[in-house]
Amino acid sequence: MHPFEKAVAANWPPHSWSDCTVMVAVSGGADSVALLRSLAAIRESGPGRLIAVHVDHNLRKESDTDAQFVAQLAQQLGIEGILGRVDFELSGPDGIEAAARSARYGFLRTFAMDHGARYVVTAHTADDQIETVLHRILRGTSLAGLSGIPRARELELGISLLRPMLSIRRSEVEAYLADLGQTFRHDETNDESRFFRNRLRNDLLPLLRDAYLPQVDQSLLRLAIGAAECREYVETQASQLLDVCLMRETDESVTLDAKKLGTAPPFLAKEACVLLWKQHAWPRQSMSREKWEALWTLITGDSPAPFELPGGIRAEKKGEQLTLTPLE
Ligand SMILES: Nc1ncnc2c1ncn2[C@@H]1O[C@H](COP(=O)(O)OP(=O)(O)OP(=O)(O)O)[C@@H](O)[C@H]1O
Repeated sequence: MHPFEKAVAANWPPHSWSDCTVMVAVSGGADSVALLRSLAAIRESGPGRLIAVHVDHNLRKESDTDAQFVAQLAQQLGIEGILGRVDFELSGPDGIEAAARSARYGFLRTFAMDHGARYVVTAHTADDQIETVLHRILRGTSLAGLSGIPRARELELGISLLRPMLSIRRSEVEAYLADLGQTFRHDETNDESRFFRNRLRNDLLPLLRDAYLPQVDQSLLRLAIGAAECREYVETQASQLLDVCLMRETDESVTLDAKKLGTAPPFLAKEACVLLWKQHAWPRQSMSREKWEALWTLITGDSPAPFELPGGIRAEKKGEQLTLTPLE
């Protein structure tokens, strides 16, 4: 077994998924091609299936070729391939990248349910983790943001989203594909310096490593792990607080006990609100610090006026009751 496959197998032992349907999200880029190849190599015989899923976002002129590449690769490996195509104009309050991501996870969720998949796996690497954490630090973030990309999360009841390559470096991916002689698709927008994320990957991180902080990658990875541990604890506490404060929850609105929420430690109260936003899939990216502060003032203030939050969420306080109503 190739050392790369050994590393993937150590992160996600094949016997634990040999009788499950596993959907592999394959963009056609190096990372996800390596993930598909390694899972195909290490899978154990059993009733389980591997399915390669590609989502064509229709954003790049090479989109069709990417889809064909993934379909061919799946065929060569004797793996079923599925294509999801975004036929609509991608847009949203959080930008086109976020809209594409949300459409992608929408397809993955639907396909996973349709095919009875137990796992959906993506090819995020340690380098994605390092870039994500640094990007968030520079842009401004929370404890949850500092913990970076989670290794696992529930996509839907009974369907887990896993990242078995999160501890593996991109250089290991490249070496593996070179050893296999396996080609992959190159996303040219990754090289363009106009996107801050790309400048961080291509300019800032190399500068930090070479000139000042050779250990920057390990420091950021350790920070993510430590923050994830703290976050787990805080989320449990926040979830308990939300349960205690929840007065009414219908399809139309959510009412919370503003007094209980307002007398909890502010940090925890805010985490409880974030959790509520997550549970209702209300847009969080456009909830800036000022918006959270405004919500906090409404929760703790004496006679604040109702107002609208991003995503058309009306926040109104009557007496000790805070009611959040999505208007759309
Ligand atoms: N078009 C696609 N079709 C299927 N899977 C994809 C596609 N694009 C990305 N993925 C999956 O998502 C992983 C991460 O890709 P990328 O880093 O480009 O996305 P991201 O938007 O930054 O991540 P995330 O979706 O978690 O926020 C890839 O390794 C791959 O597994």
